[in-house]
Amino acid sequence: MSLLDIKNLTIALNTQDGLVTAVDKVSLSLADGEIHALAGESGSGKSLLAKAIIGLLSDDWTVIADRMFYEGEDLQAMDFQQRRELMGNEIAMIFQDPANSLDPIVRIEEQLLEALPRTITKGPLNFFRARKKLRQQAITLLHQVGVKDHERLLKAYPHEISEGLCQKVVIAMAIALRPRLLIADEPTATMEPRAQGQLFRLLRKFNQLHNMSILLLSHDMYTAAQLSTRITMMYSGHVVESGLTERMIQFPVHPYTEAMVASTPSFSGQVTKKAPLPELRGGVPTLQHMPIGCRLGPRCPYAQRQCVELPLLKRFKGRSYRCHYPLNLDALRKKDKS
Ligand SMILES: Nc1ncnc2c1ncn2[C@@H]1O[C@H](COP(=O)(O)OP(=O)(O)OP(=O)(O)O)[C@@H](O)[C@H]1O
Repeated sequence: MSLLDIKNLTIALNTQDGLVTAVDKVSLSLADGEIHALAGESGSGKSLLAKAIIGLLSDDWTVIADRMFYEGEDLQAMDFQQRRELMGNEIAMIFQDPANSLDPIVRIEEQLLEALPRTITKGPLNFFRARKKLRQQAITLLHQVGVKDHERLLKAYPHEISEGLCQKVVIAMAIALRPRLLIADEPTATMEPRAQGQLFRLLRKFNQLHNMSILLLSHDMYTAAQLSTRITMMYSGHVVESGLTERMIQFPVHPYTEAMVASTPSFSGQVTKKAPLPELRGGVPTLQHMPIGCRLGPRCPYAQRQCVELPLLKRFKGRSYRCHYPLNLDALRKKDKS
């Protein structure tokens, strides 16, 4: 049984002119203990999908799915309180905007101590001893996420520290409760490269030691590939391809995945000095002006007349894709035989 099992999830914004669909019939399955990346350019619907999972979308949004299960429990049938409990006990989320995740008028120390599980102070401890123990645990967590000067940080208010430090605090708070599932929305966006590597090592460690599953949201294919074993690629509210990370980078089936891989220097090998990186022409369509048929159609170098019809999601050798003219199927077939 999958930890997370979503089938045909549609998220639409209620506007004066009717419903505007932002995420269209997206399916996603995450196995227990898996690190799964949700990749795609900004505006593809990754954050909306994550917020729908944790039940954080306001009434402005309509969320419909054929199936939306967490460990066999129907998320759509849960009331607000049950959803909150699930968030507190099982699922944690790191949001894109770290500073906004913290209370601006409370010192970091109080916020961090508040987030720690009370089981640490189980037993006959008086207030001061319990607090000392919690504080020590908070410092250990801060060191794990790469904070060196913990004393200064603990005394500070969120506005007195950098966005990168805010992000580290938010990550420490998220992993403090040892969630079964961590949803991380661009967790390294505000971090310097060395800190990114450190965070990924930490997340991998939590994944291996505590079987913490991770859903990583990233607009950057390289970041997604560094941590994940599977990638689901989104474009303009559709899933265009999903499969094992290594294979997908080696043999992308959807033209959008191919373009994302080609525009990432770390995958495409040698880059001639000052040569522009290959990229798709045009930009991501707005919600109000979605092309009919395949949403990549107007930007796709392989587009043909048939692309005005929406391609069905097909499966091949463990890969699912939505394209009339898939790439690399022969290479995948051969690879499977060898
Ligand atoms: N509150 C909102 N009101 C109107 N449109 C919204 C709102 N939130 C998201 N959208 C639109 O929904 C689409 C998907 O947004 P979403 O934030 O999920 O994308 P994303 O892939 O997470 O990109 P990013 O990383 O930039 O947030 C975008 O077109 C976005 O403009």
